[in-house]
Amino acid sequence: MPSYDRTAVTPGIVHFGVGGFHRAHQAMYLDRLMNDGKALDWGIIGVGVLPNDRRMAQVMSAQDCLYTLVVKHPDGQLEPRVVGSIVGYLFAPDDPEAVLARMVDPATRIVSLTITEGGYHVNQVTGELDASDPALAADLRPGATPGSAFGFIVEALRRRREAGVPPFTVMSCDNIPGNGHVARKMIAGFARLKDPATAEFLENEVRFPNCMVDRITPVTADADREALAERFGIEDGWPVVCEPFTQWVLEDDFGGERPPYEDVGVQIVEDVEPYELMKLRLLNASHQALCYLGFLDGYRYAHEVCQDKLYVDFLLGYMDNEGTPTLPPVPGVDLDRYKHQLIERFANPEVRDTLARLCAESSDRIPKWLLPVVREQLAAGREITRSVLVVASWARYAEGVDEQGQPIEVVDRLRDKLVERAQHNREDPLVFISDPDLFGDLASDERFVTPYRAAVKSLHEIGARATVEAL
Ligand SMILES: NC(=O)c1ccc[n+]([C@@H]2O[C@H](COP(=O)([O-])OP(=O)(O)OC[C@H]3O[C@@H](n4cnc5c(N)ncnc54)[C@H](O)[C@@H]3O)[C@@H](O)[C@H]2O)c1
Ligand SMILES: O=P(O)(O)OC[C@@H](O)[C@@H](O)[C@H](O)[C@H](O)CO
Repeated sequence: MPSYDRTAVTPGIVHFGVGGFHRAHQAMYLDRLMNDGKALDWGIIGVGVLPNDRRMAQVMSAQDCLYTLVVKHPDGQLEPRVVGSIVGYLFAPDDPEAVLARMVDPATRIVSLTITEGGYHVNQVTGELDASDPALAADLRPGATPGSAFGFIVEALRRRREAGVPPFTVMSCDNIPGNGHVARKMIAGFARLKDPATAEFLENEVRFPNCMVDRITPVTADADREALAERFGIEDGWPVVCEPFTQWVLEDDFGGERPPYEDVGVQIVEDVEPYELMKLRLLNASHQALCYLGFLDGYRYAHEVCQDKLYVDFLLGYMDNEGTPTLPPVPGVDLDRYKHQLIERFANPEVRDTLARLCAESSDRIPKWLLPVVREQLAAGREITRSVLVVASWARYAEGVDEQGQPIEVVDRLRDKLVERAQHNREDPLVFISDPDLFGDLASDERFVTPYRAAVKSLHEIGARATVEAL
């Protein structure tokens, strides 16, 4: 239980996207600080803007925003801890003014985000804001009440500017290369369309630190709730489960004060980029390398794939020969140790991270984590064999039927388009990669196209396992 008096904790952070990860990571670091008697003026107010967030609002309100974080060790030991750093939760559609009032309050010095890669509305080709999303379009109408995270941020900044209140810092904690830069560019793009004076204020005054965040946090399963009740007598409507490993590398670029995160293990650095590239191109890209092939081969959990030597060798081959050559030196990190530790983390049988979670929203993940590796390898005349097979395995997975003939539920904001294209994979294997919005000009680069055709054909003819074996 929290050792601090929660009635003495005052809000300092507004967080959009209170899902599993925020509760396993940023809220946990603050809880550690609070248990040491620090940062008591940095309580978190969670905000949900999507209809699905209503359930989180109900659970949080029923349990005073307390929840259990259960660390799952590979030997089966469960380490539960009740986290108290979230002190309020607002479901924005019910009361948008309450959200704005909290964001305008000078005590709010940080607005943080885990709104998924898709939440930033980046056009993958131009790298500019894609304002066509219905939630953004609604917020752009004159006089509209905000409904999106961007809408709330820009309106709150407008009100702070008019009231002479200094702006808050916007801290993105999503898995995006240059997450601070991307948040700044996209929110500024939105502000320019909505309110140019606030856009100028934002560009001149608001800080957007970059950070690398890491802790595998699977979707909570009913079995997790039951185990918590049976083994520990804790009834929790929505506990969070995660692996023991945790890392946060944060750029020290805050407009005002910040919590003393370094006191609880956060690495505060000047340049996050090397750490972030290492994590996204080794960990997240490897998740992509294992999930589609593993699923097609009949596995359903990440640990199952990573206990199979064939796939471990494939992943290490990708990391050593394709991911790693694109990385700059990473200060203080032994990359060989990091890669083997990744395999151990993926293989933790207790975490039970589903391949379905890793296979979702591929169109927001492959272009951001894997295709930059392909492009850099091609530019340097180096190997791309395994990366090509990963893209082909996504194309095969998107056909919506597995190797046993069972339907696959493809979860992706571009689902219809992807499935429609993938269904032509046999007669026209290039159709899937001919979407320049996702793949740029790769479909016209013979160095990519030749091995890609062969990989798609092999997946159809001999299946995922034999294709990896042949490789
Ligand atoms: N789960 C992990 O292992 C992990 C680890 C590191 C980083 N992350 C980052 O955290 C993000 C969230 O992961 P999670 O496991 O908490 O997922 P989750 O599904 O548990 O929660 C996602 C939250 O984001 C909100 N959201 C989604 N789209 C949004 C949008 N367009 N606008 C506003 N809010 C939106 C949802 O409403 C929800 O509250 C990931 O996309 C990733 O960038 C996750
Ligand atoms: O959550 P996403 O969408 O960014 O990606 C899926 C996983 O690769 C990711 O959640 C990892 O588990 C996480 O990045 C580990 O820190």
